[in-house]
Amino acid sequence: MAYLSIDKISMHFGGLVALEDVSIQVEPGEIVSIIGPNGAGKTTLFNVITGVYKPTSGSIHFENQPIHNKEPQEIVKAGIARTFQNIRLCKDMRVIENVLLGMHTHTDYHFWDAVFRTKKFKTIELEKHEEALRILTSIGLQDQIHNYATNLPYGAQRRLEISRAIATKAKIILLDEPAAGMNAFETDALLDFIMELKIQGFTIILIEHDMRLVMNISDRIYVIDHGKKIAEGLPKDIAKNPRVIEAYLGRKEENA
Ligand SMILES: Nc1ncnc2c1ncn2[C@@H]1O[C@H](COP(=O)(O)OP(=O)(O)OP(=O)(O)O)[C@@H](O)[C@H]1O
Repeated sequence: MAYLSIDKISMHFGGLVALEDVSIQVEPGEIVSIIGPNGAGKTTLFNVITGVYKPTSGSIHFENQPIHNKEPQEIVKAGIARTFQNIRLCKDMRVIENVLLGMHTHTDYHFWDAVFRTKKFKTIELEKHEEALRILTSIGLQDQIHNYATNLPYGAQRRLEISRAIATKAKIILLDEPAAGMNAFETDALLDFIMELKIQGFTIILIEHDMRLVMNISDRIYVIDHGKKIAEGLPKDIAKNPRVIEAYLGRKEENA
């Protein structure tokens, strides 16, 4: 079984079929992109993987364990974290505090340790700060730790959101349209940054509309249209797949 194995997932909202029998396999260290026209079902798939929605049918296994029946917090603990289409940071909190929030799921002291500020509490808090600093340094935000998240430029806010995902001890990071709202320069920096995450050993699943980014960065691509998987393969093959081209062009005409 694959590292992350998504098997015949369907997701129905009443009569609306958002996903139908979608199967996706991801291996450790891969960058796998999920593309498709607006409303294809991509974000719904992320919501199913992360436990926000329970699938109508199908199964998801991560490291051979079923996760489709687990709560979002349990899935984060298992090692899958995500970012959102619209950046979700605590903007009035400092950069380092946002990263510390991500560590919450793994905090190992009890309520009374915190109340009495026991030695255990102080040791763990110190370790958390050191780890947050290490993550922020690896992500190039070490000079911003005391700045408020809201003051960071857009690209840096995206990186901070990813830092928070890393802080959960994630092994797989799901990125939902990270290049949205970025100019070409910022998108290039993002591409380098995602490649760096891969080198550090993270597995990445990417939803993205920026085809230049997708084609340059992906090991493999899955294409979803109207809730169904219509293609999968290497970027060079996806780029010339007639079904994929039709799905995009057809939708463009619908929107015109
Ligand atoms: N909670 C929900 N209740 C009802 N319908 C939903 C819900 N979430 C998603 N949908 C519907 O499921 C379909 C797929 O939506 P989804 O957001 O997954 O598409 P997408 O591929 O991520 O689109 P985009 O690229 O525009 O973000 C849409 O028709 C959407 O309206």
